[in-house]
Amino acid sequence: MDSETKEASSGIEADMTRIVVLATGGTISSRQHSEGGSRAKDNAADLIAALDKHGFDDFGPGIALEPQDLGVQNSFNFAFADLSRIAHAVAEILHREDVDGVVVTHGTDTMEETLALLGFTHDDPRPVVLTGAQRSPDHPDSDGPRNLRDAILTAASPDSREQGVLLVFGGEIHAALGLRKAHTLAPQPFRHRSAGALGTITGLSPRFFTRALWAEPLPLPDHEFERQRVDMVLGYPGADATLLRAAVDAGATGVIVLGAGAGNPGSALVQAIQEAIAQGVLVGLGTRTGGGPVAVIYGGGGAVDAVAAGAVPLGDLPATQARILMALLSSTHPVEEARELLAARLTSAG
Ligand SMILES: NC(=O)C[C@H](N)C(=O)O
Repeated sequence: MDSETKEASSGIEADMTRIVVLATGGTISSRQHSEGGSRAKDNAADLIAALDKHGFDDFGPGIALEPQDLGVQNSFNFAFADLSRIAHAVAEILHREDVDGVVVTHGTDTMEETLALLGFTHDDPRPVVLTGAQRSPDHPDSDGPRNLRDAILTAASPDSREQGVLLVFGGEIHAALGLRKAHTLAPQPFRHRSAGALGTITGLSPRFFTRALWAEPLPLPDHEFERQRVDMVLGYPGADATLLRAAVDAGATGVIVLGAGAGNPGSALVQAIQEAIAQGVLVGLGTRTGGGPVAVIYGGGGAVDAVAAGAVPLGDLPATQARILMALLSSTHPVEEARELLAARLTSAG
């Protein structure tokens, strides 16, 4: 958008960078509640005002912030409909040419799922940056204001363009896809299974030491996505077919089996995988370990037999994020095509 048009349309100085801050809740917005426990309360304007109070409004005069709110909830209550609402709200904001970037504040408990939905469907060179907090605003050492300041700096930086969806947390910049919350309380709780951060926030500017791989975007979720049921079944000594069969009986269109080690379900679960696939269910093969890729090494009830039965190994993608991809693909394709597209996308992700 040329500068005159931008100034006319948004009333801000032509050369200013406009960042929309979309608040959805989470610890960054939470306060102690009279009925017990910490609950999401603060809206986007409150979060922006707190920057000033904590001395984190030091991102310079050239950035104009626009607060928006999308309900204010703790993210452990989210369902597919909530994730879809966030994705559509971000897309709506990016329909505006006067916006240079979007920051979404979000609970960390299920942030990886929202990162996945936004990451798989983002179709714009402008940055979308998610952030949150591990300590609430009424904690003496809340990390929310610094994380929000860092996320705004990253969203406003030209270096963040064409890097898809990013997470900024604890001074680190991460690609959205491949992330999971790996620690309950750590100041930077997010980890990749095999990769590391894209960059850091040094002083007042993001410093990228590598670039995110940008996957071909999928269509935004529709109501069919919200109707998908994709369950997850853990492998463990003595695990049998009961829970996987129950998921299929409950109408699951997809199931992820989290095998032991590099993705070894055990013979009983391999049998259940065969049954589920015969019933038209898309099966992903993950691992219950905390790091490293799924590796198809062992027979006799291991990953080799699960893949031979038709399960798709999930590589480095965490099961919580693969679940979103499976629901997206199943909502727009018959199961055979969805399986091929899932395998192709996981292979291309390396
Ligand atoms: N740190 C957090 O944001 C956790 C919070 N329970 C949430 O809404 O996800």
